[in-house]
Amino acid sequence: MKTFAEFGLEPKVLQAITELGFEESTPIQSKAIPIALTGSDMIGQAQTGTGKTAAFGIPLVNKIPVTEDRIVALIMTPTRELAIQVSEEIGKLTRYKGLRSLPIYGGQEIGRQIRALKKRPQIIIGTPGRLLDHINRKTIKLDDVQTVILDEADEMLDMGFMEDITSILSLVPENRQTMLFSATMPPNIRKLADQFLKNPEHVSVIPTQVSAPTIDQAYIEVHERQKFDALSRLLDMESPELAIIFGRTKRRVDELSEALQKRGYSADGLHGDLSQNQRDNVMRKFRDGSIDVLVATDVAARGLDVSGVSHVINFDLPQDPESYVHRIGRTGRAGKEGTAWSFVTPRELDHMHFIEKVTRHKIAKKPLPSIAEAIEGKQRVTAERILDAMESESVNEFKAIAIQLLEQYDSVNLLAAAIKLITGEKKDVNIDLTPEDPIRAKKRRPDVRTNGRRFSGSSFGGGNRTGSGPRGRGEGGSRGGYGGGGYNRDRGSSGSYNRDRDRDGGKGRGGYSGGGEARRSRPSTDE
Ligand SMILES: Nc1ncnc2c1ncn2[C@@H]1O[C@H](COP(=O)(O)OP(=O)(O)OP(=O)(O)O)[C@@H](O)[C@H]1O
Ligand SMILES: [Mg+2]
Repeated sequence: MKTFAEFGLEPKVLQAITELGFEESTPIQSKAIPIALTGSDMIGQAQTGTGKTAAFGIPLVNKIPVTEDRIVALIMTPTRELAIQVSEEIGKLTRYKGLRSLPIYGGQEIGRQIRALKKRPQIIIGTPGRLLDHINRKTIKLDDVQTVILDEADEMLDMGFMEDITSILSLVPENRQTMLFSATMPPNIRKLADQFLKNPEHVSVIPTQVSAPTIDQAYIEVHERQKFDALSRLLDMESPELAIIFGRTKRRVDELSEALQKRGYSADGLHGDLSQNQRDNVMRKFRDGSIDVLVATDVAARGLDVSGVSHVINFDLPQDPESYVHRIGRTGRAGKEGTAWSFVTPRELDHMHFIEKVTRHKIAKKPLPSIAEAIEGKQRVTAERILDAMESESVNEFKAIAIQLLEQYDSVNLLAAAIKLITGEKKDVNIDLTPEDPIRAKKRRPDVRTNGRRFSGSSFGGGNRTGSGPRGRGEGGSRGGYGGGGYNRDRGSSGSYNRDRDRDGGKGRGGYSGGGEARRSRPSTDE
């Protein structure tokens, strides 16, 4: 891989990269940075956790003159948390250069954003709805924007942001540079690319396997009613450093996080019905480790980068294979190891196999952890804590009593009693979760709009690594054997899905909430 010095970046940008601890570029960075530096439009695709943010962030901060005092760059993200995170990463990259970047997202007091805009940031990172709000108020002007980046572009489309993105981009000068990035590129992204990008370079680093290879994936077959016990045994057995548990609906997330708290786990929930303050608090606690289990809807599936996430657990299977890839991609990032477990009810087995096929990865079936394994796991953690304390903390002041006890009692009995006390008993509270319906892989008719290729597998790169020109990749991709069987991601139909967009503009979008059961939640994202 290339070192960052080889890209001919400004010394101040290089210095910031060094400070971030990046020694060499990741594959997507070494391909994308030189192209982005030429000013060309780009579609960038690479696995989760492989540094796409810096792949667009580095060339962006390199190109903006520090004397600039207008908004010259716009980054759009599907969720508020992601806007904040990307803004922070851009902030780090521009630490020495001193550019100003500002996140703009729904749920935060608009007056505060207006005051921050007066400081003349050059880079705005925002969610589409709130951006439009500012544009309409004329507190954000896009006349001078030269670079636009759509992070997780496919998700923004999927959430129904096409119209908003179109309105926003119509206000940006034509001679701009536009770049799209995501780990997945469903066929319909081409429509967006054709409309908004000019002769884009396709930069794609997708090996045969879609999900990051550093993630150990497994599933457990459980009945809906067994899920909570399975979860607590799994948490006890594995003792994750940090875990994200995905639930299908907001109600599920609320019930599950409360149940985990009652059982004595340090958990909290994240979904789109919480106030922005609550959302910020939960994310802060998770990032600083004051909670170690985050229970979330798909609002947390995309882009979030929290170091130390060792486990992702799909308490409920996601509706589509892309969501599976993004969810499990919250672990195993930047080359680290991670573990992803999924609970699958008997009626969802077909759906699990569908996910395996589309993601081209065999997922191992594992047995439900036994009570004995759970207990053993907890005891192991206690033993590790004791050994850690012995090595890293001063225990001198406890030695006198230890010697005294050892003179009087059997050492094994003593230590066993201490381990028992430290391990603690699981609080025996009754947990009753409202059952969720199983997800089923529906039979569907070929989709007219996409020639029946909605899940052709090209969403994940189709095995083609690099292409050039707008049609260089995945064209005419085979359906990979998913024929007519399969899958319906169409939320408007069949009442199965309410994307639960938490738009504070209050503008309902036809087809996104219609017919859905109110409790079915989707990304619950932004705006
Ligand atoms: N060259 C590098 N060397 C080491 N670490 C890096 C490098 N580039 C990025 N990282 C780190 O890797 C992690 C993942 O990066 P990032 O969030 O950009 O991934 P991503 O490809 O956007 O993933 P996702 O598809 O989930 O959004 C971050 O913590 C980032 O700081
Ligand atoms: Mg990302």
